[in-house]
Formats: sequence, structure tokens, C-alpha cells
Amino acid sequence: MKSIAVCACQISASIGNRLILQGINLQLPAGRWTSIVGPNGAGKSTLLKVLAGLLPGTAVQGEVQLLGRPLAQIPARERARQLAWLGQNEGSADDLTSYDVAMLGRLPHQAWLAPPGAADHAAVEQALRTTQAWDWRHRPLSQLSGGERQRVLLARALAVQAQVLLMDEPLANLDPPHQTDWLHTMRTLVDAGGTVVSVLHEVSLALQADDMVVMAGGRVLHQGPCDAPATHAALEEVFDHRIQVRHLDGMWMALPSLPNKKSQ
Ligand SMILES: Nc1ncnc2c1ncn2[C@@H]1O[C@H](COP(=O)(O)OP(=O)(O)OP(=O)(O)O)[C@@H](O)[C@H]1O
Repeated sequence: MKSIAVCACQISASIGNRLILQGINLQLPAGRWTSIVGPNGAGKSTLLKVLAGLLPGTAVQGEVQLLGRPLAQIPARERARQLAWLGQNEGSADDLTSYDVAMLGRLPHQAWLAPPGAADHAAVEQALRTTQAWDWRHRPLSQLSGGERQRVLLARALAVQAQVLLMDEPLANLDPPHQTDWLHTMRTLVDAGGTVVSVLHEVSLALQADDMVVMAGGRVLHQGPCDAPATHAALEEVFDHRIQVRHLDGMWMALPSLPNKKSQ
């Protein structure tokens, strides 16, 4: 039987008086990469925050389970070892060096006030090398470009070495070669048994995942494999048929639906 890494049971969530998510039921399989897509305001980021336990309990109805246990009952440090998070436009300590920012990902592994150990340094080096941020490890985050900064924050999430990695727009500011590197990194993680859940606006990149969740209006409209015709139909529908999913060079891609050019 397929094991479930993250389960959302009858989730509704409100911010202020506004109901943002309604009746969400999701089972995200372990050892697979799921991308969450949908139009602006669909509720993707809010859902990811709920799955990470980042919204106050009073704002959320229903239950999230992580690796078979209710998320709310997992002690914070243990949860932080099992679940790594990369948020959208995330702030971080700008005065810290890139190395120290990546080391923040190791905090849940370290005893209270204990200095980082060899395993922590090894994890940070591996993460910074994976995102090709090792060369500027001594530079403060505040002196990096948007894409460089994002690669350090990605390294921080990787350094946790969590079983489950949740990422909201991880490709923000990344140039195409580093987007490609990120795809390879995610594939390596899931091949090694990890679980990845990413919110992505780039639908063609989202289609390189294993499974896709399509959202609109605070609800899940579809969940299915990225190569399934029903998933492609749901994608085209949710984006008002302004994209079309095509198979090109062995990959599923989303192309803009443009009016046919008039023949010259
Ligand atoms: N702090 C807030 N207060 C009030 N409404 C909010 C707040 N944060 C989000 N919302 C609303 O909740 C809805 C879902 O927002 P969310 O950020 O989850 O969508 P999204 O699918 O991630 O959007 P995008 O693709 O634009 O990033 C939107 O209508 C948004 O305006």
C-alpha cells in the first residue's frame, strides 16, 4: 500500500472573517513530488501553510497528518526535523552570512545552545553546493541578488534533510539553468525516498513533478498524475483554456493558447 506523507482531512481555513479554504481533502503520497497549481488567489499558499502548521490553530478546521500522526500533536522540534519549509518572499536574517543562514536549517537537530557538530557542517556544505551557493558562503544575505538569495534559502531548507519538503514558489528569481538544477535536485530527493510538495506558477515546470493538485476558489478541483489526460484537462480548464498542455521532446509542457496567426 502507498504510504501517505501528508494528509489533509476536511480542511477549512479563514483569515480574519474571510473563508479562504473550504473542504480540502488531500492525501500526498510519500516518496513522490506533488506540485500545486492554480490561478492567483486560488489558496495555494494558504494550503501549504496549513500543511506546514503555520496558520494559527484557531484559523483552521479539520486535521493535518504528517507521516501518519496528527501534525498538532508532534512536538515542534520533531516536526521541524521531519518537515522543511521554504516560504514565498521569505524574510531572513539579512546580516547573517549565507553559511549561517543555511545553518539555521540545522537548528532542530542541535541540542539547546550546543554548537553545530560535524554532521551539521556537512549538511550545510552539501546543501550550499547543491544550490551552487557555496562560493558566497561568507557573504551576508543582504548583499546577494534575488536569485542568489533564493538559492541560499533553498539550501537552508535542504540542510534540514527532512523527509518532507514544502516549498512555495521555490523558483522565484532563479534563472533557467538554476531552475533546471532545482528540477534535478527535487528528482534526486524523491528518488532517495523524500516527499516534495511545491507551489509553482510555472505550469511547465510544475508538470515535471509526479502528481499535481489543481486548485481554484479555495478548493481542490483535481488531484492526479502529471502525465494523465484528466490532469491536463483540469489544468486547461482552470486556466480558462488560455494554456494548452502538449507533449514535446518527451516532456509535458504548458503552452500559451494564442490565436492562430493569419497566413501571410
Ligand atoms: N492576510 C490575508 N488577509 C486577507 N485575505 C488574505 C490574506 N492572505 C491571503 N488572503 C486571500 O486569500 C486568498 C488565497 O490567497 P493565497 O495567497 O493562498 O493564494 P495563492 O493561490 O497562493 O495566490 P498567488 O498565486 O497569487 O500567490 C486570496 O484571495 C487572498 O487575497
